[in-house]
Amino acid sequence: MSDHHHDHEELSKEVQAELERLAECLGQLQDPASGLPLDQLDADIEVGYEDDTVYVGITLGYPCASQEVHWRKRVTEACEPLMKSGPLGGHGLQFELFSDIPATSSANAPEPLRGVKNIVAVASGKGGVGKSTTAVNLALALAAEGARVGLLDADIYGPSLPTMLGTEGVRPHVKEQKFFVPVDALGIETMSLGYLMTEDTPAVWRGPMASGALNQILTQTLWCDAKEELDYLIVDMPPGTGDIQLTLAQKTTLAGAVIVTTPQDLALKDAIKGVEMFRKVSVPVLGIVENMALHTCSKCGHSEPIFGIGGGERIAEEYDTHLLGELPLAQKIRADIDSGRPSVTADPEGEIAGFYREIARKAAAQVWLNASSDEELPEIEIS
Ligand SMILES: Nc1ncnc2c1ncn2[C@@H]1O[C@H](COP(=O)(O)OP(=O)(O)OP(=O)(O)O)[C@@H](O)[C@H]1O
Repeated sequence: MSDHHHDHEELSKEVQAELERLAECLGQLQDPASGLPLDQLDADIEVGYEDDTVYVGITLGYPCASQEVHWRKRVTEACEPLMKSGPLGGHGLQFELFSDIPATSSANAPEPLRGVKNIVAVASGKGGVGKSTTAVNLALALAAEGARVGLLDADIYGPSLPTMLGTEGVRPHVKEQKFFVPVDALGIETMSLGYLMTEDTPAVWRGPMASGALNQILTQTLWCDAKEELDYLIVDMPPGTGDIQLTLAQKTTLAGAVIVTTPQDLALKDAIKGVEMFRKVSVPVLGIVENMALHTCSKCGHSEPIFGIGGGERIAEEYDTHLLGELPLAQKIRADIDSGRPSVTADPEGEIAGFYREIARKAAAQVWLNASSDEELPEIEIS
């Protein structure tokens, strides 16, 4: 990355000073996923100069492949005043956006989880709010933004991942007679109890049995080999806030939790329970996703908030967390996921994929913020 590092001694003092001013301007650019300026983040800004060209590299701590064009435009605008005239006047500008995803520490994690940088739970207080649909699209969106992603279907009562990813009937390979090899689907590594169930498996598990089975597939799946780490493992949690959910949150080092809710009052109350449960076990709540927020009529295009307005935002504010995004109640979201090609894969450049990708970047930015605040706590200056 530091190809463009060059001998500063060879640069004139004027050029050097100008490059420093340029870096300062860039530090004030706001990162859209976290809402913070770059100089308040653990972002890397590199500015170099060679052969009449200014090189700018920005490194963010979340996957952001689709954002390079957008950042290039903003970087160009920010640099423009300094490159119109003066020592850099009329020179060229080259820009690159990088991402370097940090790991949330998990030194005492079971062996196969050690190469997983961040485990993120997707939870809901109540069933049927679209938690699995969100988890699957979120995992695919993180991958589309450039991350290596795994997805664990921990919904033991009704594992729906195989249907949603078109992997029904697939059986994972077993390695060394003790590890499951995750199933590669649509570019992500996946594991589900659905892959292991047979017709004889009881449809309703008893509590202890269910959490035992869950713990087993979590810790006995070979999430990554020695060479390549997983940036994120998304866990589609069982609905509710009972014992299983709590056990899972306590047994693993979760980087954070995303809470899915619908705007209905009841679902919102349950979402609050979810937020509180994670807080109790010191798992950071990355934010709330409001699903089925608006209904768009497929005939006339008119949008209506059939379940009410602004609930997710209200909860986010009240509970000091973020509203990561809102998804419309859309026939296409259901049809895509039912056919085994979720919207992020079925129509990667479409509006719905765009919503999920933005949610993914925002959630990942929160993971980054938490990871860097852990590291640098003593260095924080309060002024
Ligand atoms: N935004 C949406 N628009 C339209 N349909 C949706 C949307 N989100 C989810 N659905 C549909 O709603 C149904 C329930 O979704 P899903 O299975 O993701 O919910 P869940 O909360 O995981 O449920 P469970 O509690 O059973 O695990 C599915 O048929 C899904 O396709």
